[in-house]
Amino acid sequence: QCTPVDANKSYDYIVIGSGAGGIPIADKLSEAGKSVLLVEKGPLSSGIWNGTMKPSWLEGTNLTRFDVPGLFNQIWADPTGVNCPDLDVMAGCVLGGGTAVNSALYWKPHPRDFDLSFPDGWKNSDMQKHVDTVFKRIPGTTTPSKDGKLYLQQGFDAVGKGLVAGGFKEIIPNDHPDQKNNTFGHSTFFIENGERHGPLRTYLATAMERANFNLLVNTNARRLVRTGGHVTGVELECAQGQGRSGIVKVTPGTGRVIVSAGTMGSAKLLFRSGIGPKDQLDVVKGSALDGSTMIASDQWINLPVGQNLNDHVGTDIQISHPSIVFYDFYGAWNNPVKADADKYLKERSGILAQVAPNLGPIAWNQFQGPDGIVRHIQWQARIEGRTPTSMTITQYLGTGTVSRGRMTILGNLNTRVSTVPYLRDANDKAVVIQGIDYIRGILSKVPDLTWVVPAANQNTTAFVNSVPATVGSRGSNHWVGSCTIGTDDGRTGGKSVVDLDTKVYGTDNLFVVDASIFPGMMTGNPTAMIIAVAERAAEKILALKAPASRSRIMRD
Ligand SMILES: Cc1cc2nc3c(=O)[nH]c(=O)nc-3n(C[C@H](O)[C@H](O)[C@H](O)COP(=O)(O)OP(=O)(O)OC[C@H]3O[C@@H](n4cnc5c(N)ncnc54)[C@H](O)[C@@H]3O)c2cc1C
Repeated sequence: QCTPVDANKSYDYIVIGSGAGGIPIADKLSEAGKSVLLVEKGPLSSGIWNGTMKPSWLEGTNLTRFDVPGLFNQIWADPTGVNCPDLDVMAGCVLGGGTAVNSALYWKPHPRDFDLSFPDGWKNSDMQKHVDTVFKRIPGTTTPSKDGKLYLQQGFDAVGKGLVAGGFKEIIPNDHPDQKNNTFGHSTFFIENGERHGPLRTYLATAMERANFNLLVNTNARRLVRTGGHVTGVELECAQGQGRSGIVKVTPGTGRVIVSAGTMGSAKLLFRSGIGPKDQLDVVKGSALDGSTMIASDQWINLPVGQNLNDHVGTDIQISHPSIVFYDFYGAWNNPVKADADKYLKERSGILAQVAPNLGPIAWNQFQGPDGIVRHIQWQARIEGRTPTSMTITQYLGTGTVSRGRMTILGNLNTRVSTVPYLRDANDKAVVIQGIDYIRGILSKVPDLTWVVPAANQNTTAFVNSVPATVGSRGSNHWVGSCTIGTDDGRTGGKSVVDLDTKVYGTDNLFVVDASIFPGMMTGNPTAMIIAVAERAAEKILALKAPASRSRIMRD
């Protein structure tokens, strides 16, 4: 059912998007006593918030596909109603955003993840207290099954032994976030009691208890309503035939809007609101959907939204080892092994409490490129491949990458990655080759291991060159950067879209808080780091004085 918003109500803060950035910041702002409206375009997800999407064997329980770790891979089998159909990359458009659909891998950031690319005020020393807060609320675990056991670890053991023989040290990764050099460990997940945990179970739970916190789902933010650099409200429209429509206002004078719609979604919303490079705003102006209602061109704010785009550069290798045991997590959707389903339903234990497709080990190293920049590499293994004894290991090139891409908007208002960020720089490529060469050398010594990809006799450079630089072949779903934070104001030739308070340049009450503000790549999967950034942003935003108009109102 689609109903109009209450035109008489206004909010101190309207937060758009309920992902890794949006839920935590909405919680923090409501904790500070502000009235908050969190707007999410997708439907309910987790069972604890009355989500309903589930296979038949979960009927009669309060669990959904989003809660059961063994079903997380289902997004690749059938993303209908879960992914964002307006994007050309995979992302979750449900309550919780990526934190509802992702693999729940969860890492404390390496100090360099902040120190190398984030601006002053956002360095590791500034962020540490926020990281600590995040890990107090969401500790994470290396043993997701409630009984504390790890299941089907043959792949971990075979590769782990090889890594140790090759000089790697086994660690508990989040006990040593700064040790990302020749180390490996078990995957760490935001799972608790065998179910997906994370922001949906923590930040959203505390926010929901407050009378000053309000949540709308199935409601799309179409555009920001603004006069010059001041946003007065947000135009909403129903999604999936449900939700709310109409203009919802921020508190006159003092209200603020936080855009947390993800790296693609936040950029898209800014484009539709007349904020971005002229070529993109011209596309929106020329569109059938927005052309007649778009803000006048003399109000456009020219910022490099959509540029500085980045993602981990993925390179998949595949090995086979006779000890490896494949588990059919895909089959568990319709036809789970009865004993495994029972164990999960009764005890939240067993293989289905482990994230599909049995992720781990995760290993790290650092390599210096020919340009002198040290780059971080993460190898992430999973039991899946061409044969039942195969393991795929994705090599992520992270902190230190210099290649960047761009996302843009199309006439139908879908977005696309128009310049892929992968390996545009020769130094990035040199390190990818170095990393693959290194791990091949180590794993080749594992007894009985055979190479599936690349073939044992294929030269590493030729192999790396053979993997296309496309989202399909190299994408990692870790998009960052379209609304970069920094002091170099993008209106005057810099690359930054938001200032050090996460405020959009040229505006006085509009902020962006999500992965899109990351200036560069991080070492590991980004969720924990995004939540820490949201914690920091909440502190910064709450400390900001109200815009000048508010001071005038108060004096008059
Ligand atoms: C399949 C997959 C697996 C992943 N695995 C991992 C992992 O294991 N570990 C990890 O750390 N990271 C993982 N990631 C990445 C991680 O989930 C994302 O980096 C993170 O969720 C991004 O946070 P965000 O707040 O920027 O955006 P998101 O979490 O994407 O949230 C954006 C939200 O905004 C909503 N939205 C967008 N536009 C609008 C609008 N106009 N109006 C209203 N709402 C809107 C969306 O529906 C969405 O809910 C994975 C991602 C995917 C897709």
